[in-house]
Amino acid sequence: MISAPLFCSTPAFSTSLPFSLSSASASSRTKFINPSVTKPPSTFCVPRTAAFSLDLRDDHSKTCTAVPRATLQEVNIDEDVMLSEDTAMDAKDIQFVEHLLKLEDNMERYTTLMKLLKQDESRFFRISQANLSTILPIIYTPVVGEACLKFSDLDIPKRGIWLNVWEHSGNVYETLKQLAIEQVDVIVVSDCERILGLGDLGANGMPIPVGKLLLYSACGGIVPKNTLPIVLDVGCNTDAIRENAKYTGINKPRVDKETYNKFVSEFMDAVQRLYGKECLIQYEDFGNHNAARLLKQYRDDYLVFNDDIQGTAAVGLAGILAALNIDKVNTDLRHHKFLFLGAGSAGIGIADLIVLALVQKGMSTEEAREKCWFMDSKGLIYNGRPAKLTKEKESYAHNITSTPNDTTDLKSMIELLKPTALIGVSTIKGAFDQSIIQTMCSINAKPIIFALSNPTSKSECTAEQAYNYSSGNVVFASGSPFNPVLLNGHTYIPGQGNNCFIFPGLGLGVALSKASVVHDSMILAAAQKLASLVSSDRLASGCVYPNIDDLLDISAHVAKAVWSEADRLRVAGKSGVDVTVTDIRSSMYEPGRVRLSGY
Ligand SMILES: O=C([O-])CC(=O)C(=O)O
Ligand SMILES: [Mg+2]
Repeated sequence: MISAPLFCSTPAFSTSLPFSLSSASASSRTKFINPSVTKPPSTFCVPRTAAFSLDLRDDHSKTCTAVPRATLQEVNIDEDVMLSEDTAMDAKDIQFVEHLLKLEDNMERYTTLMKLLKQDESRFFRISQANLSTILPIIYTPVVGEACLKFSDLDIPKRGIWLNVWEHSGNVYETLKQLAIEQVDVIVVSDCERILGLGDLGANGMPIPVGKLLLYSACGGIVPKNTLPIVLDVGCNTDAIRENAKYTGINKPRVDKETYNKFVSEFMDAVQRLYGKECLIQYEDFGNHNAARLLKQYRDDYLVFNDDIQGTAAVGLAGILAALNIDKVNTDLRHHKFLFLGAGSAGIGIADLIVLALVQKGMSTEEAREKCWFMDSKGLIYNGRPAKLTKEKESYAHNITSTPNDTTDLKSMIELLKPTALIGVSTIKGAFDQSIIQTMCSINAKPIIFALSNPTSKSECTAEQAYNYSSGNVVFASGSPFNPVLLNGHTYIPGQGNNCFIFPGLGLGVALSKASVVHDSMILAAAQKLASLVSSDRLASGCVYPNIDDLLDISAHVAKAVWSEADRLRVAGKSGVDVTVTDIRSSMYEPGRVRLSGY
């Protein structure tokens, strides 16, 4: 069956009102949930909140009720309105969080939060902003992955726009225009071919654009009603998803490349025509074969960036730069060698940004690239490898003196190359086992080991394994959250190298500066700023990222760095503006007291 676009309760339906000049920071407000540390035996994970225990084996299928088609309401925004409503949590909010944590599983928590969002948007954002480290793992990675897998059977208010190629091709502009959305600052769009590390989930991937945009508002200051989650339904090649009788999308396999390209191109033109050149378009979870290609095609003429390439790159590099400040790690980026397990767009994106950072330090591009090595499913990527290489991979194919027998064996490749850092972007659960971690430790005083694959079920190793196998002698970070680990009386805090440290602030910086393009050096500036925000206390606990609860402040810093770089590059529509981080912070959306950005 082919259905019209589902357009349900999008952010544009918001009734939240803007604004005040208050600059109360997230960190200065009530933090409802704190990690509780209990008595240590030898090694154990310190429990934080129940939200961290994702179990993808659960199957709590529910019957899906019919989804009512929402109508749009225009909301008049008075820029000068001051609201007396307090941004602090009230008793009802506290009760809500208590209730949330008592729920049985993560899908119930996700459902409960999505219902709250629909019923009372202000309360949703107030609670989210006051409890970021508790709420983010539910509305975003990792629980959002489970929500996508089970989306057909979830009883949640549907949110976002599905544009399908069969019905909307040729009239994307008219279809969107009918919705009469006045202002869109940020679109997150996905074709859902590679949802996190979970593969092709077709139209069920909507929780990803929805979740990313909730973070744009909860942590990046963008007014919710000015955000638009979109799924391009171009088919789905995962039969089990598509053949569910309650599948939201069209039960067809993915269309051919030509049809796909035409549809994406029509979409890009339609949103630029409707919402203007200043509307930021974030690509999310496109398949590897399309992600880099589309970014390259559109990035000069549209305000677009790919979070899985550029956001992941920035957050990965930020973690690496912060790691250089940890005891026993060589402080000079130029003396490091990186081995990536996985050569998809995320890994190549991180390497490209490392190269840019090294070039900024005076290295040639060639020299800098030689610091980065890759392994893909066919083994080590090197010059002369028989298996064909894409252009992106070719840049990282270096000479080796002798060809090892088995280049797919990670341990022997570590022994051969002697990397100082091992970066997991493979979605292979458990790929960094005891022998891998110990081999890294045997050749480094303190190796950097990042298991960046998402969600938790795809992580190359857990924090507990990393610290345990290395006796705590590792700088570890992961894409999905892990609890702190207590080992021999020392608490190690694993950094969550998650894109949420970058994209909300990057988007805010782009929006405020009215940048015309997202240049790689703006991404580099964001990464460098993020690295500089990690406190010495956190570094002493081995953590290379700041506290997620401080995300609003972090985003303000990142936005400022992005704006300054856009200005330097002369791509900022608003240039030479003397704006402080505090100004930016006070302009950010908070329910009850939001001021439209007026720089
Ligand atoms: O959502 C996240 O945490 C990171 C991300 O974009 C992905 O893995 O695709
Ligand atoms: Mg993604």
